Amino acid sequence: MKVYFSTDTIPAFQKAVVTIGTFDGVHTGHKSILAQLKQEAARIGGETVIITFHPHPRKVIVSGQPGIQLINTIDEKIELLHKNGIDHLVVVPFTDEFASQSPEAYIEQFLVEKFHPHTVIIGYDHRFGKNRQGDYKLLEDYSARLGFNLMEIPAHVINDNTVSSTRIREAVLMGNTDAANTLLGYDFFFEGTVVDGNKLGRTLGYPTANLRIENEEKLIPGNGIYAVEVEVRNKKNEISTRLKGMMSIGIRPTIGGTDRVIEVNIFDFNADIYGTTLRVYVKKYLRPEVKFNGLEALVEQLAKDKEDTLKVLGE
Ligand SMILES: Cc1cc2nc3c(=O)[nH]c(=O)nc-3n(C[C@H](O)[C@H](O)[C@H](O)COP(=O)(O)O)c2cc1C
Ligand SMILES: Nc1ncnc2c1ncn2[C@@H]1O[C@H](COP(=O)(O)OP(=O)(O)O)[C@@H](O)[C@H]1O
Repeated sequence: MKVYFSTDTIPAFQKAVVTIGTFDGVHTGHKSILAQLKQEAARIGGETVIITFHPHPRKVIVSGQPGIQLINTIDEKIELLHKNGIDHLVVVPFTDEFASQSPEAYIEQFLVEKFHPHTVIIGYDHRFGKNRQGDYKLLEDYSARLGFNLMEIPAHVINDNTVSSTRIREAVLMGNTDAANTLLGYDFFFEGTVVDGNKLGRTLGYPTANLRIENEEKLIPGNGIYAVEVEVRNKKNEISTRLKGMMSIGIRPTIGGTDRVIEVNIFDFNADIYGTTLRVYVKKYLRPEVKFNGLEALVEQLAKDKEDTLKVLGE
């Protein structure tokens, strides 16, 4: 899959079969859109093209939700779409200027002039142009006039996808990992940089890599204790195999903490990994965070969490 970050750098596509969307999560529901795209491209001997926007349109449009958390960062989305066998991904910078063009300019100067689509595959609810005034009907009028095919994504697919994205976000936040991972079709993951903590973990026998999340838009699971798998990504961008571990997200009431921290104890592992990036695959929610009566009780529980994690992940 070739990725372009500007419409200025895209080549002349051969019979482009284009879809437009945010694809947050690249979840199982999105796959049916991608299947439709690939099927149509194969039928006419064309290339598959996805147009997506970054930052997320809801971040840019003032009346939107500036605090919205996304299932995927743009890099993750690229990685996931890559695995789905798409030919071209165009990440269009979603600026105020882009958002304020008229629906007619969007079709003529953006969609048609830049992409020369053979076919556009879109949902009935797709909106575009200033104040989201452009709709399917307008695209239909233009398609006849400007000579591209328009295909509708079945309404039930569009509706199911909206429901899925919302349910995935809720499930991740509620610690409902089974539901989230089933809807996603892969294990929910996030990345963080290993930073200094209180240096208490090692004295308890459970050193924990404390994670700082660099992307503030990224959705992070709700507080609780989880079975996880992690990849250590060093500064040379070498990636370890998936290691087993257990994660705590919370304020650590036992030691009188107040700030929310994300920390991972990796099993059968002993290395200084400060400054590296960990990718954490969230496998299973184990229990809520508890205020223990002292460190001894906490350590006892940590031993039990480790047992439970190994049961979940398979020893
Ligand atoms: C798997 C796991 C479960 C934990 N559960 C709790 C908990 O229920 N309550 C709590 O107060 N702290 C909990 N902690 C956090 C510990 O208090 C923390 O690891 C310890 O304070 C070490 O912190 P440090 O890495 O900053 O040195 C847990 C940590 C891990 C790794
Ligand atoms: N098995 C392990 N799991 C997690 N971190 C480990 C492990 N072994 C060594 N480390 C290192 O030790 C650090 C965690 O030790 P800890 O005493 O909890 O310190 P801190 O409070 O700074 O996190 C990690 O950041 C990592 O560099």
